[in-house]
Amino acid sequence: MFKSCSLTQMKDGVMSCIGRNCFQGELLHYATQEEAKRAHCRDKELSKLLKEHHKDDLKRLKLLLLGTGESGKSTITKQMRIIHINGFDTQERVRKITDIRRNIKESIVMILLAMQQLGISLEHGENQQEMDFILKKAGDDDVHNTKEFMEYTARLWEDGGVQECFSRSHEYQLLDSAKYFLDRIGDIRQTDYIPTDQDILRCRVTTTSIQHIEFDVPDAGQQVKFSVYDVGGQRGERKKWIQMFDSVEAILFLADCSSLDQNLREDSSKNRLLEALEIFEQVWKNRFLRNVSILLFINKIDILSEKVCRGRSIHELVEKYPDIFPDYDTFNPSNTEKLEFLDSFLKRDGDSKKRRGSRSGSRPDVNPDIIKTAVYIKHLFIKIVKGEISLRPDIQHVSKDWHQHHTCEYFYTCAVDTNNIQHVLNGCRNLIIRKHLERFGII
Ligand SMILES: Nc1nc2c(ncn2[C@@H]2O[C@H](COP(=O)(O)OP(=O)(O)OP(=O)(O)O)[C@@H](O)[C@H]2O)c(=O)[nH]1
Ligand SMILES: [Mg+2]
Repeated sequence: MFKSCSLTQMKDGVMSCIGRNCFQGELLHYATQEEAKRAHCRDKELSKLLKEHHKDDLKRLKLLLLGTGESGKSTITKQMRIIHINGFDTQERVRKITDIRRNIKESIVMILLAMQQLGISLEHGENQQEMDFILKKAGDDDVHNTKEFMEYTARLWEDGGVQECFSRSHEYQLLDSAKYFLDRIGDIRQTDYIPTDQDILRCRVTTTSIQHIEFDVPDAGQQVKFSVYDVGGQRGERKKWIQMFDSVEAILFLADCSSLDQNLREDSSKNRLLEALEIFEQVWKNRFLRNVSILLFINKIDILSEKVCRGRSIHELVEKYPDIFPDYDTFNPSNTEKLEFLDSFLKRDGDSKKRRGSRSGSRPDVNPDIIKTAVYIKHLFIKIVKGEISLRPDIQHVSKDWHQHHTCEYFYTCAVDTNNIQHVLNGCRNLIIRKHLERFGII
């Protein structure tokens, strides 16, 4: 167990006695200077001892991943395994094949069902037989391992009607990795297929139990041990979150910013982005987490970018909820905000010229609407942090002082991009350690 409580008590009870002010105060009670000096030396030793304890504590930093369903929590855990542990061995990769093929089955079945609901026809009538086969066999447990299933799916995925239905996927529930896996079906159907890291990162399995990983990171000459807990984010899973709040050092809150035009799987009347904002507010104002800092990952920037390029936008939400989004039309990100966004995704290949070249804040290859949308979504979360908006009037109002012992830092992320996550996690690690040291009075 992480000993924050005992250390805090030690700090309150002992540190206060060895602090300089206290020492000066106590001087008054010592008979001689000599006696006071001896007491001072004893205190210094005690202080050293406490620092050793702090170092011990540093070796066990508990991080908790929170966020709504499909926001990317488990994907971040997988990245931590790739970056800080030895990734996935061949046996684990082979075990993932079934999940990946299941993802393919779920994707094609959902698209074909949606075609029926949305009244979209196949481009090539001769593909009807394949479509009927897949819909008929959708309930079979093992169909995704059969040759026919893979062959028919590959053929259907080429069909213009299927593609048209895919482009309207915000109107129904579809896995984020549908296109990725359907595009790769040629490799995945091979008998000697072994999933790559990217395949594993893209594979979707809903989390229904608390997952835990541990890893060490060298920092300033010592090994810092992180314990990371990944929980399920769908509504039914969130009641388990509270069990994990004890002794948490920091929360990594995942917000899927691309979900602006999607509704929840578990409640088709609720917009996913609004749900994420509400859950974030609950976490930020949770009395058990009052001293716990939040690292906010504004995630799935790559999917947001694709969506904006396909003409999707936050407008529907803005029009539907003018109280929450009153200023979107007139909103303009500052140059600093634009650069901050662009810097998150620059290639980290040491090309400093490229970095300097991007300082104009207007790289031609990034659609300004992408930046505007991402920065605006960031603003919404930060407004919650600052108490400027509240989406949960049922949560008791708290004053700004209430939050003085924790902070919220944000990052733009793409959880399937190992370079981006490695960079973000480095930043997080430094922040977490710094906050930990501050909390225990070491810096
Ligand atoms: N393209 C892309 N896909 C992402 C990103 N983050 C997560 N995904 C995909 O989104 C899907 C859901 O991610 P998970 O990590 O399983 O989400 P989760 O938050 O753990 O979901 P629950 O377990 O239900 O709480 C997976 O298929 C991921 O590969 C991202 O930044 N970009
Ligand atoms: Mg998960």
